[in-house]
Amino acid sequence: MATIVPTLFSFVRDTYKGRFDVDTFEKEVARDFDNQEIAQAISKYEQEAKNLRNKDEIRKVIQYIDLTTLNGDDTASKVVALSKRAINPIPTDPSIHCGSVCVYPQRIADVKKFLTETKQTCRITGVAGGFPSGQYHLKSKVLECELTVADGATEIDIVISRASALEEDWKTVHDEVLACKKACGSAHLKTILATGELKTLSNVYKASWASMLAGSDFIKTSTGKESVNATLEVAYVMCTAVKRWYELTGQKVGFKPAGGIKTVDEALAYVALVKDILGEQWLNPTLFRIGASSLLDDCLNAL
Ligand SMILES: O=C[C@H](O)COP(=O)(O)O
Repeated sequence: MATIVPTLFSFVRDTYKGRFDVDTFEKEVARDFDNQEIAQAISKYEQEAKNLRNKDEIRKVIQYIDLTTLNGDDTASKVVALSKRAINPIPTDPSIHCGSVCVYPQRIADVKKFLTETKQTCRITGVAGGFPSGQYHLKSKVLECELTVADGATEIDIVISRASALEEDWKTVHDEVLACKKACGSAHLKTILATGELKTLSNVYKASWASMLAGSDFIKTSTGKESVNATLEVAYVMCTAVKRWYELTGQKVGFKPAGGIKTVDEALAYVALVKDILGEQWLNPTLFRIGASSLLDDCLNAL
């Protein structure tokens, strides 16, 4: 049983008093995780993924995908081709769409122009706020969110400051997310924890809370650029935070595992995990996405 050190969330007492029970919150962020319990749950989810493997579930997986390209050589034609694929991922079934198309800020206008000209709709995700390192001035993170929304992004994926998280400066983590949330206006905010760089499950749990306190619509595991990206272990911890946040506040925050998810079996294990911890009500693209650049290919091969 890992012991988690007392938290540095004292800012919550002043800022959030009256919105929820702060004493319950403080106990919650200092909770323990039992590594053996998590390992047992994960093997159950991997087993359940095999039972879920059927065409209906694979079609659902396709609808959770934020179909992503995040490369230095992305061009207008490449993101337009990706958008076409996100709108109609299964050529024989026009009723199925991916969750969104996800691109760098400079490519948002290309996607928007294509959708406007062809009178089609698709959620547009822009990574912003100093993606992927987060090592930028807050002013530039905020401006990047504003510009990306102005270009047409309907959803913004930002990253937390791992430096602040590792220094246990949860107020800075929270305040930066809050500033980006304001900059996003009506666009949905997904906050990436970059869990592969947070070193402990305790930090993953606290980063989840700091991000949800600041108004994130989703919490997301990884940028896809860390050396360790989405894992079922961090998904377990993050979904536990989402569940407890819902119990404490009545607000539903979405969950997005991302980075390195390439196969149907991997994706279905996350589906099984979300179903177990958060329930069926989370299994729709409003509350569950999978960020992936190559998962769609394996889904199509399995249909
Ligand atoms: O948010 C999405 C990730 O960047 C995609 O990562 P991936 O290329 O490993 O699938």
